Amino acid sequence: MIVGDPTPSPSHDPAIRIDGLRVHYGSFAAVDGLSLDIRRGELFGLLGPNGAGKSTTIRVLIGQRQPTAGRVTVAGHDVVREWAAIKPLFGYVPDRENHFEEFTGRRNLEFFADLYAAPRLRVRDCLRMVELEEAANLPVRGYSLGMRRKLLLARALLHEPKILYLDEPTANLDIHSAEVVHRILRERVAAGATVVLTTHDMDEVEKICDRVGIVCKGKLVALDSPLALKQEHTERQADVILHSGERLAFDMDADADRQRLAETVRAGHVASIRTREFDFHATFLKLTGQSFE
Ligand SMILES: Nc1ncnc2c1ncn2[C@@H]1O[C@H](COP(=O)(O)OP(=O)(O)OP(=O)(O)O)[C@@H](O)[C@H]1O
Repeated sequence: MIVGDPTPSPSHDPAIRIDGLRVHYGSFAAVDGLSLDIRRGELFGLLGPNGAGKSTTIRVLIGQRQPTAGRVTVAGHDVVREWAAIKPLFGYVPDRENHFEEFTGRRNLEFFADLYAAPRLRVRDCLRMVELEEAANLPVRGYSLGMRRKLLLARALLHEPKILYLDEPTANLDIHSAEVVHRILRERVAAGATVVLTTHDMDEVEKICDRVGIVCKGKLVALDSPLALKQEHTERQADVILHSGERLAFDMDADADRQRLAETVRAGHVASIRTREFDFHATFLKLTGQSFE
């Protein structure tokens, strides 16, 4: 079942349109009929458990993998037939870093600035943006994990791409570094860019994403704003223990259950009541078929 509204609206002009995407590794379908539109100027989160197909979807968007079936367009261009038109439009932050270890941070960026034909001035701007100015002249081999990931982001921003893809950009980052990344992503979106990130972090999604697509086993299971998903799926439950020792659970969003609970209380059978709220974390686990308690 797909929750939310996955149907592309004909009236808007999406940055990215994924239509019936399948990607097979041998006979295994890592992405299994994924359809969704990502709007221009939104910060979109692809959320899902390990092996859901998030990175494989990104690989199609960055031209590393061809669709087995289905169609993907970026800014109206087909990723298979019109790749040359798409390539200059995006920046990509991989989940694994690949810096030149013996080069300084600055030299790493200069190398890529030349490759992208970006002005050298952008190197200084991007180093400043990710707060690496002070470490700019040190070799990357001495950088912390957070510094390395911020350098990856700086690299992806050099040519001021209209679209930014990030594969788990804040994995293993401390709070400050994660906040620097979040701030930069929101700034890019405010400047009109479209940002797509994959993550396992539901707090991150709630904090910065405009919309989220939850994927599981290569399929889309929900698509909406984090707030709408939360409101739609948050469950309130009352766990009741009767004097007899019997345990009952009442769904506090259902009229019939609330009435039954009131009657049980009035009849004097209730020894204790505990209320619980299943939040976005629980929603995610429920939608992806994982148990929660
Ligand atoms: N090169 C490959 N060859 C074979 N199977 C692969 C390959 N890459 C990925 N897979 C499989 O495809 C499925 C989806 O992988 P993918 O990396 O897209 O998931 P993911 O949602 O990004 O997971 P994670 O959160 O763990 O990074 C997994 O079952 C994975 O084992």
